[in-house]
Amino acid sequence: MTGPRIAVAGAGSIGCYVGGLLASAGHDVRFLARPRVVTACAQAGLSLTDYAGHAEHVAAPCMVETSADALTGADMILVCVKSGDTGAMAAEIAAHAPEAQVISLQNGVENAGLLRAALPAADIRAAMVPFNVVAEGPAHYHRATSGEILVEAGPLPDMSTPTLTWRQVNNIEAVQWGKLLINLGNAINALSDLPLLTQLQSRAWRRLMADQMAEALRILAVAGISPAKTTAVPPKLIPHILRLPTPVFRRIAAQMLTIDAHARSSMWEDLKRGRRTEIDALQGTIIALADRHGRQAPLNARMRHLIREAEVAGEGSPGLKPDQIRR
Ligand SMILES: NC(=O)C1=CN([C@@H]2O[C@H](COP(=O)(O)OP(=O)(O)OC[C@H]3O[C@@H](n4cnc5c(N)ncnc54)[C@H](OP(=O)(O)O)[C@@H]3O)[C@@H](O)[C@H]2O)C=CC1
Ligand SMILES: CC(C)(CO)C(=O)C(=O)O
Repeated sequence: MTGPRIAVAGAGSIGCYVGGLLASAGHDVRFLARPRVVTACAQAGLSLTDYAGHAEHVAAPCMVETSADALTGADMILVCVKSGDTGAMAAEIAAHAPEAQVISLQNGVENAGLLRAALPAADIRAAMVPFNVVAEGPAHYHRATSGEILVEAGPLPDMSTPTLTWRQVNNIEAVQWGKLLINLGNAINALSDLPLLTQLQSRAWRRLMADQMAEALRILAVAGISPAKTTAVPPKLIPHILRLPTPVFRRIAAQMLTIDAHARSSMWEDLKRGRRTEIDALQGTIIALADRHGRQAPLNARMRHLIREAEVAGEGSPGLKPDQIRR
């Protein structure tokens, strides 16, 4: 074992994948997970695959547990719960490892602030995970897109592994806003019931993504927020690229991202499993910002409405078409 003792707080898709790669690279990692994940790992270990054909197997089921004792004694905690569970997880960290370094691998722009408020003695860092991880089976996590983890700069051990790079940045808040713009597409993917790759091949879907992102970009501009690049192109160009004819879009997209046929947004997975989604941390943030500045964000509001309806119905993705969403 090398380096700090690491605990994954909320081992689902991101926690099992990122923590599993760290364990596989020789780090001392414990996972705090739900019983279904503990049972699956106890039976088969963790299986990790990616879009480039890499495969790893972590045969250490005893590191995965349901008790928050998994956090005790950790030097570093990777917070990997959905945004709605950050407050509860912060309380567990405060009770078990209040001085550990804490890295939030979550989407949204508010989680690091919530953790800071609950853990005043801790070194809290926001990080941005650009890639998609889907649960392919009970203990099988598949990374379906490319990208490296960006983490707020400061003293940090080397966390990079052969297939996953961690890079420190000085502008993490701007990066998180840039990622939030991309994550607005999570709802569209969740409502469509389509693999992301299939959806990106359709100009009608891309136009919807573009219109929603352009609406959010206008609100951010009014609020004086400059989102940073999280892909090869600046955020303000992305709507234009999305609106291009499909053959042109395909050529440009191939230089921005590698994506395989398994990719689906984490929000799609939430609907499928009947869980609460992160809609309030994503579209909700844009709508609240619009409100504060006396503006409207109707397409983001429509998306939030439809996702909330799907949450209440509890039947997974409603499988809507672009014109049904726009209506
Ligand atoms: N999946 C992806 O591709 C990406 C996700 N992200 C972000 O990463 C974060 C995590 O997402 P993801 O990994 O997909 O989410 P998951 O829902 O797959 O994983 C979170 C896990 O934490 C569990 N959990 C919550 N509270 C506790 C607790 N107190 N004790 C033990 N386990 C707990 C959840 O269980 P339960 O569901 O039963 O509550 C769930 O299994 C989110 O903010 C997401 O937006 C960022 C980039 C990509
Ligand atoms: C798919 C991806 C990488 C971007 O929307 C994501 O962040 C998610 O699924 O939550």
